[in-house]
Amino acid sequence: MRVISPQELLRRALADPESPAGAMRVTEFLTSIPAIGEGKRDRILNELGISPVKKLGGLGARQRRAMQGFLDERWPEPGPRGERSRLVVLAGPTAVGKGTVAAEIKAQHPEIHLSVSATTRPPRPGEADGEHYFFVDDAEFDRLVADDELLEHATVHNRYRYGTPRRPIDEALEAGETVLLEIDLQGARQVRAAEPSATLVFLLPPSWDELVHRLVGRGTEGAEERARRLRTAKVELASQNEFDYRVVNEDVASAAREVVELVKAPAR
Ligand SMILES: Nc1ncnc2c1ncn2[C@@H]1O[C@H](COP(=O)(O)OP(=O)(O)OP(=O)(O)O)[C@@H](O)[C@H]1O
Ligand SMILES: Nc1nc2c(ncn2[C@@H]2O[C@H](COP(=O)(O)O)[C@@H](O)[C@H]2O)c(=O)[nH]1
Repeated sequence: MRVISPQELLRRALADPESPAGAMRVTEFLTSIPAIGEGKRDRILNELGISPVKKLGGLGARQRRAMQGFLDERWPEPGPRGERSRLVVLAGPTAVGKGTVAAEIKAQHPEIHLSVSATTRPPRPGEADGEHYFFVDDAEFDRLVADDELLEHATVHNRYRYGTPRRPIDEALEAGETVLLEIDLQGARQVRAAEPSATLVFLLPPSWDELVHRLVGRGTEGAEERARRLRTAKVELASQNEFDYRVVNEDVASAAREVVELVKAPAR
């Protein structure tokens, strides 16, 4: 007999609320999962904000997302080639080294799909369109938003707009690939809301002074922009507890290895 995964049962329930899966109470559904007893079941329903009298086929949109996210996080399904699919967000304050660590991950692990964002920021010397960013004007960014082509988007440092093109992410996840997004705090929060199963990693500097040193040393921003970015950095650092994991970027190769280990680790 083929054992049906919890995700498959949920899919069947949502596809046909009149089916036996759809008519199942959420309580019955959760206790049908071997690791879940009655005490744990009630805690989970409470955390997910789902009433115990709900039927699986009668979950509202928010409840579906919450249940799906919960299942994906604890029992990730293998992709078509047997791999685990993961959406990973790498965030952290300006100049902590997110871009540098992401580039190292890409170099060492070409199997990890690194998202290329769209931005209204002008390119820095050496940045290539389509490689570092898709550099677009305000009108094109408006269009991307209006056409729902972005998974998340935000105005970062109160200045330029940045967003994650949705389609390449969906395609990579469907192919069973791990996808890495290097984005800001606002974007990380949006991804968490849209995809509760995403893994959120916060990159920390060894110290505040080192962060300032890296920002100045990069030499890509003038004094006013640096001050603006450091103001955001304080807000971002204060949010670090919202993230699933924190990694200190003392050394690029070690930080990249640590992030990859988290990504490849079995889901919590
Ligand atoms: N572990 C490290 N040790 C020393 N320097 C580092 C380290 N990681 C990154 N750097 C340097 O710090 C500077 C900032 O790095 P990077 O541009 O990757 O930061 P970022 O977090 O992507 O910044 P932003 O959010 O502003 O785009 C760069 O000059 C980079 O070479
Ligand atoms: N919310 C998003 N933030 C993004 C995205 N791509 C990059 N970023 C973040 O913007 C700042 C500034 O980047 P910079 O290249 O101008 O230094 C940095 O924190 C990036 O992580 C995105 O698609 N969405």
